[in-house]
Amino acid sequence: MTYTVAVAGATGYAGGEALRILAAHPDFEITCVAGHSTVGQTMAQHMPHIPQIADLTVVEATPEHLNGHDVIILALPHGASGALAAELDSDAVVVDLGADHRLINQTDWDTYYGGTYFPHWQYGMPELITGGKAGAFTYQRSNLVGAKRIAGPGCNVTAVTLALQPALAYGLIDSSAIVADLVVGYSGAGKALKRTNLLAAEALGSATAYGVGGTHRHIPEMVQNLGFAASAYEGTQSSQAQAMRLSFTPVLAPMARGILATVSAPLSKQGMQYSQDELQQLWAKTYAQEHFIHVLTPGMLPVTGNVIGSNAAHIQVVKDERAGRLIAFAAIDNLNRGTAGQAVQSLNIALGLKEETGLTTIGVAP
Ligand SMILES: NC(=O)C1=CN([C@@H]2O[C@H](COP(=O)(O)OP(=O)(O)OC[C@H]3O[C@@H](n4cnc5c(N)ncnc54)[C@H](OP(=O)(O)O)[C@@H]3O)[C@@H](O)[C@H]2O)C=CC1
Ligand SMILES: CC(=O)N[C@@H](CCC(=O)OP(=O)(O)O)C(=O)O
Repeated sequence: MTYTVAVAGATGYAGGEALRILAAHPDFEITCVAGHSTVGQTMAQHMPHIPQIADLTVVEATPEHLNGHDVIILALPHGASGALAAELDSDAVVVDLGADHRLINQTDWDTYYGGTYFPHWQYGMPELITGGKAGAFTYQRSNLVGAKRIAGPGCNVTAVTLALQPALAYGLIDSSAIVADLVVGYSGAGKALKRTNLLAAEALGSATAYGVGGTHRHIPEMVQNLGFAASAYEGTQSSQAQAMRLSFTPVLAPMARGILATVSAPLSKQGMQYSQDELQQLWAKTYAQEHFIHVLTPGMLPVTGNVIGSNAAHIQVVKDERAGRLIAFAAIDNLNRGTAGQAVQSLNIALGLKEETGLTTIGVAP
């Protein structure tokens, strides 16, 4: 069976990457592209790198246009998809790439986003550790089977979660002092110049931090995810989850795509007993069955260039013996693994397709 797909936000970066993946996917046919300011224009004008959809015309992102398709992908600014989603066919599989349905706790939404709170959907990160115990973790994957409503994770959140969650699941760190420093590419900000306010001449060859001082909207989502992993170690009343404090600083770097996450925390008493090799083996064991997650061989460090264009996450863990800290690294492509790739991975699971269909682990390097 071929599933018809409507993409709202088709002229944006996240929607564009979804279209690029879907155009090459054997089980999907792109039947509707929707936007806002570009209504009436053709995709040839917006996505010339996807000739398969050149003749499709952009329609307004309304329920009338989006309903009637088997799958609907919403790649709209946060706040724009919540109300729209409520009017979509209940039997369609809907994936929201924005933030409107990610947070379980309304107080977090009110604090970091504001505006109407919409109930959370199944979280679209199949490899998220949701509980269980060492050797028998449960993963979000099983909750996605048959799901009709899926919330795509934030891209920075994806990198931090995949890098660090084994540390929480095995009780190796002090969760009250996590520091996440991310180097991120410009496409994460979307196509609107006003989001970064920098002209190419100013951005090229220059790096700058943003969203500093505990203000970034991705913090509660990171804490939410890592709290689940902590419950695999201590149960749902996990003291690690309750004590969790995470300081996140993203740094914009002159690259189109890519995120390099460096996440560190003090080692717990238990964590200190692990050697570098043992830590490395633990991460490798945790992700051994995961097609898209590659714990690199000892001595190798993740490089964003190696994952661009792929749904892969490259991970490494390092013990800093002298400082008593664990440092976990992840490199992902923010648009692919961080957004559209894992959305298609989640869709594959929801529809009962092979999880890897239409996705690649092969990056573009150099
Ligand atoms: N970029 C990234 O790396 C990531 C993005 N996301 C999320 O994906 C979503 C889209 O982001 P991104 O692609 O970067 O953003 P862009 O600014 O690149 O694209 C926004 C898209 O939404 C459409 N749009 C804007 N306003 C409205 C509206 N009021 N009604 C209908 N359509 C509208 C635009 O249409 P038009 O051009 O016709 O005006 C355009 O297609 C956001 O929620 C973002 O947070 C999530 C993870 C990573
Ligand atoms: C460079 C840049 O601005 N990146 C964005 C990532 C956006 C993202 O992941 O999207 P959501 O808004 O859907 O969470 C940021 O840090 O906010």
